[in-house]
Amino acid sequence: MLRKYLIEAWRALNIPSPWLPLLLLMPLLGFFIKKMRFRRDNQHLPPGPNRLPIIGNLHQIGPLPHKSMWQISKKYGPVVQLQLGCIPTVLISSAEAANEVLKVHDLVCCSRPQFAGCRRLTHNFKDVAFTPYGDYWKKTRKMIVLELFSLKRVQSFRYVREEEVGLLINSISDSLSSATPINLTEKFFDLSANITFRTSFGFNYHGTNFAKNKFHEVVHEAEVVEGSLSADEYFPYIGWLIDRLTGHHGRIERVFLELDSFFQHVIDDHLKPERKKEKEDMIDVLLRVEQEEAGTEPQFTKENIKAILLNLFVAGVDTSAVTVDWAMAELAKNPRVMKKAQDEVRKFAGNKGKVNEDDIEELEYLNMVIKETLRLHPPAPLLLPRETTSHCKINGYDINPKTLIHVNAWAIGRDPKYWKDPEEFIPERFEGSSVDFKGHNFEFLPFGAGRRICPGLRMGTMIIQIALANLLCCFDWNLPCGMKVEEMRMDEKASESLTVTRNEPLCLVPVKYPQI
Ligand code: HEM
Repeated sequence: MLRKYLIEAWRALNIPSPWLPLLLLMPLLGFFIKKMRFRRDNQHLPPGPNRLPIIGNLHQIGPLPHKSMWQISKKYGPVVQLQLGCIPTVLISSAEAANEVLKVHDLVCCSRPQFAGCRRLTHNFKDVAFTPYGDYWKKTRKMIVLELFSLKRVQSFRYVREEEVGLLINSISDSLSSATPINLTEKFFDLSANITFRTSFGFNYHGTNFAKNKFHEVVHEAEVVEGSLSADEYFPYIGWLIDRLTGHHGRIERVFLELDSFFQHVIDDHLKPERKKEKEDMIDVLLRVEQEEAGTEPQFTKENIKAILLNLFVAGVDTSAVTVDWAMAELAKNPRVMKKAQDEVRKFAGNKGKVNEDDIEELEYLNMVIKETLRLHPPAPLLLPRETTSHCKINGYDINPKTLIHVNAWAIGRDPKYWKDPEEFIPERFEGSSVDFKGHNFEFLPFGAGRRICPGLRMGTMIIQIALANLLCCFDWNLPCGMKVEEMRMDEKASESLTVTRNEPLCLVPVKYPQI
């Protein structure tokens, strides 16, 4: 009867048939929208600034997002809700709130947002760093922790680190006679890139088809693509057009093609039967995993290998280089600390004239200098973005599923609640303190914490320790002629990249330490 009535009514309305189901669904849709609004209105969401239509709070984020976010947090508190275009975003800027996100609710907060740039560069999330939480991430993360980042593997590359630091020291010694400032920023990038190249591919990057500056440029571009969102993410219906007009889409494609063809080339070389395998490098390990995993689901293929290699380069090269750069800049600005660190290192080096990895753990003051550098200048100030998989409560506020979370490690490291004179560079603050960066102290998070904590922590710190120790052991360091310590600038460079570097390259004049 009802059916007949509906058909009659339908004929009377004379509406083309495809609309019928929609019309019937309207009341249902209205009911769900009402229910969602009711839920949202009854939620205790974090406070935050007013939003503009369409762009939300995007206009309040400046060229150094961690600093803009810090200003916003100072006004609204340690848990703040923003709307970036159409993306609900929560800022975390206290150790207590970070503890809730990275420990108490780590399981809910440990996914990653699926942004277009990352999707393309990682062959549709076949990597570890940008892949959303799930079975694939769990399996691959376990594999890389056991195979690529184990203590044994990291130690097996000791000779690479020591040789490359030796080459750096020699190249600085070669330029001593001119007594002119040398660009240390460039040298630190070279060092870190060479170590990553040799551990990943078995060869140094000089002499590859990547010219020196070109490689730097491609790594930087990859970081930018992975660190910045496309307009399509902020504004889903028109964003794709903006991305094409601004060239963002083309930029992603260019970086993808350059890195992909390079990685493919190196993999092909590793597969040549005539290749002599002296020591197992990262590609050898990943190719072995590919063979062992053959026939299992999901398949581990060359695309996974390339995506993981990309992680090693994007997450590993700049982070270590930038830390050595900031450390040397802080030491040049604080001659008292420089002298104390040099005295310690030289005492240990004795007649050897250099520091090797056996000495490193004994160098207490040097390790405090590194901690203090990472407190003031965490290379990834907002860690890597996280996304919630379901609802949770942080500091009593409701956080909805699919919310982007930024943990502001930079702001937490400068919070006067945990750090006395937070803006000062005082390594002694770590003396006799158990505070470390291994993910247990939420006031100090340069490597993140929880399930997603940086797996390259050991590898990264070893590069920083051995480089810094030898730079301090072999040379005294002067500011360029005429420059006073007070004039040294420590500004950060505005960039869309995930890592924050100094605004100007670090140029210092080396003087050979006479007794060595
Ligand atoms: C000073 C050196 C380094 C710093 C400060 C650093 C910092 C970080 C941070 C903050 C994260 C995000 C953690 C989170 O979401 O909670 C991360 C993730 C990661 N890092 Fe590092 N990193 C460094 C060196 C390295 C190195 C040398 C490698 C590899 C060669 C590496 C590989 C990775 C990978 C693969 C991830 C993603 C982990 C995941 O999502 O499961 N990092 N790193």
